[in-house]
Amino acid sequence: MMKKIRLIDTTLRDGMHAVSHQFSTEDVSAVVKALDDAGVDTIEVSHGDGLGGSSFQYGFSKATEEAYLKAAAGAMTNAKLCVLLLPGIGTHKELEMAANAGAKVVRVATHVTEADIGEQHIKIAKSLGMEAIGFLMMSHMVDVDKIVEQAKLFESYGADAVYVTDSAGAMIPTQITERIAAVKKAVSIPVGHHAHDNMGLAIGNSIAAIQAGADIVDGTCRGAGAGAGNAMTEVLVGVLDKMGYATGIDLYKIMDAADDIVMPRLHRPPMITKESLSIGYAGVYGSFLLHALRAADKFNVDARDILIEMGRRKTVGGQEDMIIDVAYELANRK
Ligand SMILES: C[C@H](O)CC(=O)C(=O)O
Ligand SMILES: [Mn+2]
Repeated sequence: MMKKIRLIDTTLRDGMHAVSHQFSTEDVSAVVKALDDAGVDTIEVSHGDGLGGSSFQYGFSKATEEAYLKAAAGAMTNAKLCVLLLPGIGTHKELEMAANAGAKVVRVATHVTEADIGEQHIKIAKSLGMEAIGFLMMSHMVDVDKIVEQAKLFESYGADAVYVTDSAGAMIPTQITERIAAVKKAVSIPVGHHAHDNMGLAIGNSIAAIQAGADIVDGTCRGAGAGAGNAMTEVLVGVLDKMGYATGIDLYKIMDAADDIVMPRLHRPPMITKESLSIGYAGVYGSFLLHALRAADKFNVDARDILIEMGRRKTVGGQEDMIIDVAYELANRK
């Protein structure tokens, strides 16, 4: 019997970072239709920073969250519609709107040490009849015991699954293996992994996660996502099939979705560049990339120096405004 791996495609959420949150509702319909037709189990659609993310701090979306979700729900027949929510950025109100618009799954994302701020939203999601997944971001910043403690908190709140998320694409396969194996041993709910490709390890790390017991992995078509992007959904489908795992996804159809539907919509396809590699190397949040590039340009400094300094200061998601401070300081030091 082949083990079934659930694949959550987040082209229309993490991939929003790669297009500065500018996918249109027509883009959403076309991509969802192609993913659904290929057999993708769960499709995530939201602003890159989750429900309520459309703002000065994170960048404005092209359409409202409700319009995106309605477009997605209208284009799918079998897949489950998923949203991301960072407590505080997204609130009870946005979660209810998402459920009414057809979302069946929510991933409640917190910094890896702060699962406790997700309790309320996990419980609200359950009361709305949704599947609720805890999503521990920036997992490279803490040791294995801390991740286990935080994963158990999510389980105790009623989460249906919990993720070890490598937001910075900073981890190497052995770090993934030890984290996933430890979490898997400590909880009785499914465990997921979300990888970023800043160091070229997104597929390798996803495989390491699965071999350590992960039940769910994330992908995006053509790797569309923050920083150097995510593990490519179409590559995961091919590799997992070769390894004897079932995903339920048709390889040719997902290749077509990636190359023919998603690729033409990516004006700046994610790739490993000196800056995105610096994100992985410094261990900073993937979505800092575009902010750092803009600040580097404005203050005439090297974006790598900004990112390395952001890493030295141990910054986390939500501290995008510090990029300007750092760029200003670096410019004055010159
Ligand atoms: C809000 C972030 O973009 C969530 C995510 O995909 C990550 O931490 O990685
Ligand atoms: Mn991500």
